[in-house]
Amino acid sequence: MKLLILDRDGVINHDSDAYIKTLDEWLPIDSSIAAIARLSRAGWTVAVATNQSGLARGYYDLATLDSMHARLRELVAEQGGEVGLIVHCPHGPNDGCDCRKPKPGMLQQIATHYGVSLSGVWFVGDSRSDLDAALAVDCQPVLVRTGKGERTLSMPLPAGTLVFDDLAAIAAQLIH
Ligand SMILES: O=P(O)(O)OC[C@@H](O)[C@H]1O[C@@H](OP(=O)(O)O)[C@@H](O)[C@@H](O)[C@@H]1O
Ligand SMILES: [Mg+2]
Ligand SMILES: [Zn+2]
Repeated sequence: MKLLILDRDGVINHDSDAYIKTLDEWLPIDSSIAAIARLSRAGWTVAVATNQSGLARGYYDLATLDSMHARLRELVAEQGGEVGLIVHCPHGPNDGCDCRKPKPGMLQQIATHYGVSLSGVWFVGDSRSDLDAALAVDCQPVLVRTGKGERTLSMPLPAGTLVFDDLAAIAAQLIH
């Protein structure tokens, strides 16, 4: 199974240090939408693992989060693709959950859903916590320069991390 797992904010849509609190604030990275559709059409299953501490912080509710993900699905479907399982961590940094990245709980949930091993599966993120979550379960850590990627790049990366400009470059690499 060709499985690719993506972080959301900063990879699929533009991120904000003020959180993405409304559907109107959820602005897709256009080339990322096209990349997801291209990967899907090429037989890849594209899943999403996203920290959403804004829920625990009371910045937005689950209905708002779901509306963002419905919009994502619509945009990809308009280009003939589909988005797979989207898993989010609703907890805050001090809640001690098992799903908030850098913990790998969401990645493990995705692997269980699809009945596959995570070993070598590419997990694409813009933050160090994404890379560390990948390493915790033997995924291939992949950093994009979009979102917080340049900030993440300003510090040493885990050995073996792959770096791409954006998700479109990753799709070009995987589909050849
Ligand atoms: O990149 P993903 O995992 O899809 O989502 C990140 C968001 O949940 C938010 O995560 C927050 O981190 P804290 O949760 O406050 O540490 C901040 O980095 C926000 O800027 C960001 O929008
Ligand atoms: Mg992110
Ligand atoms: Zn959690």
